[in-house]
Amino acid sequence: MSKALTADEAIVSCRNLWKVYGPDPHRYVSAHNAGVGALDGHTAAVRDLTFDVRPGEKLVVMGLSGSGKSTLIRCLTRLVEPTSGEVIIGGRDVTKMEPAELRGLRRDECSMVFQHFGLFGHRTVLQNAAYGLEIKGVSRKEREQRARDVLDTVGLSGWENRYPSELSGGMKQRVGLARALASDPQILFFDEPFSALDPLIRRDLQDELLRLAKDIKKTFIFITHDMAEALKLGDRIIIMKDGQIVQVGTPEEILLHPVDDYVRRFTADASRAHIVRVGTVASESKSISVETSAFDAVKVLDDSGNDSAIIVDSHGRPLGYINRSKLLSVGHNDPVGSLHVPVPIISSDRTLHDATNLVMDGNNPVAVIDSEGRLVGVVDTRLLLAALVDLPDHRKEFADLSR
Ligand SMILES: Nc1ncnc2c1ncn2[C@@H]1O[C@H](COP(=O)(O)OP(=O)(O)OP(=O)(O)O)[C@@H](O)[C@H]1O
Repeated sequence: MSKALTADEAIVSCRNLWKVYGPDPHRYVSAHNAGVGALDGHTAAVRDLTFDVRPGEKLVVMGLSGSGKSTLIRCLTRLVEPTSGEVIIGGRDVTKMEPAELRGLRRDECSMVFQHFGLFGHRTVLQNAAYGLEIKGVSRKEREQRARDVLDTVGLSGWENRYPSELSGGMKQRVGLARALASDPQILFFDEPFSALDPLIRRDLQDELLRLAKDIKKTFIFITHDMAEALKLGDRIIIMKDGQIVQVGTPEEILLHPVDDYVRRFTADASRAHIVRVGTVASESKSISVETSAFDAVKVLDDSGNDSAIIVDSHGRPLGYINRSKLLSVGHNDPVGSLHVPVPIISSDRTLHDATNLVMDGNNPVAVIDSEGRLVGVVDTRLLLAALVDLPDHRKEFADLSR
């Protein structure tokens, strides 16, 4: 599970955030805190939410209609006034900001991209993209140059002088994105920006967003009710139900360890092959240094209860694979370095899909390495298949099978 961040590590922190609609929202929260039950006639759209967002993170908030996503994202910049709790952005409590400071926050640090584009029909694409800068008082020349740059970034060069009515839905959303990017905010909020678009356009824009996110290193807080979109875009996903957080986790954590049936139902159709990383499912492997003699290597296998091991160099980088029968067929003093067979290697951050050919092609395990090239484990056909189908704890399952 994702651990809580300190105030310094988070760019956005929500603490015990509530938004209650009804005649006496504060009394509703007090009643809840005092444990005296819920007051009638109220809707708690956001219920006591606490979470952090890391700088540069793509955080997706996902849930069914009515689960409180829009209310939550609007509470973060007080487009909707929270009932209680704290929202810390860049070290300052947004809930305590005076109107001028709040306007500054919205203008300079946070931008929002909406589902229904929110473009001005009487302004050109260029003027729409430059709108945020105009409000900031940036000179016409400078803002138009910047707007041209961001329009180019989102693939709209050549469309600067058109009007929104001349654009397709996907293009309108690109203008919305350009407008949000133009003022160079630290945080971008997306409220279901692609849900009104056709599936193909939607996929293009998701890919575009991922490409952008790599280049521009902004923090993204993205709302969707589409799990496939959440899994594709999110570094982490918050799953909401009835105003509460049901689960927070990386796409892999959510896919492999859904906390309940509500989450499991969302993930039932997701492609594990394209989301789960090899490093997550790799099992630990015995490693033996290349200098070790065959005799000592057998002792290592005996002690560890394994029948095979990966041979590694002095830096822990995998060189090959060796098994007990091979070790027993040679002289005691032969170094294992002369005996091993080459082992296929895959990086731990590749997906199961990437690993499939390597794993299926040979009889031996595939060595999984970290970014330094060191062995972190092995993956083989059984592990791969166990991870691809819905075994609750595939590593344990593998350990049991291999006994
Ligand atoms: N202004 C309001 N007055 C009363 N209740 C509201 C108001 N706005 C939202 N709600 C209620 O708060 C709950 C959460 O709504 P919200 O729009 O945040 O959910 P959502 O997950 O964003 O849904 P959707 O995907 O349909 O936009 C719902 O029960 C909704 O009816």
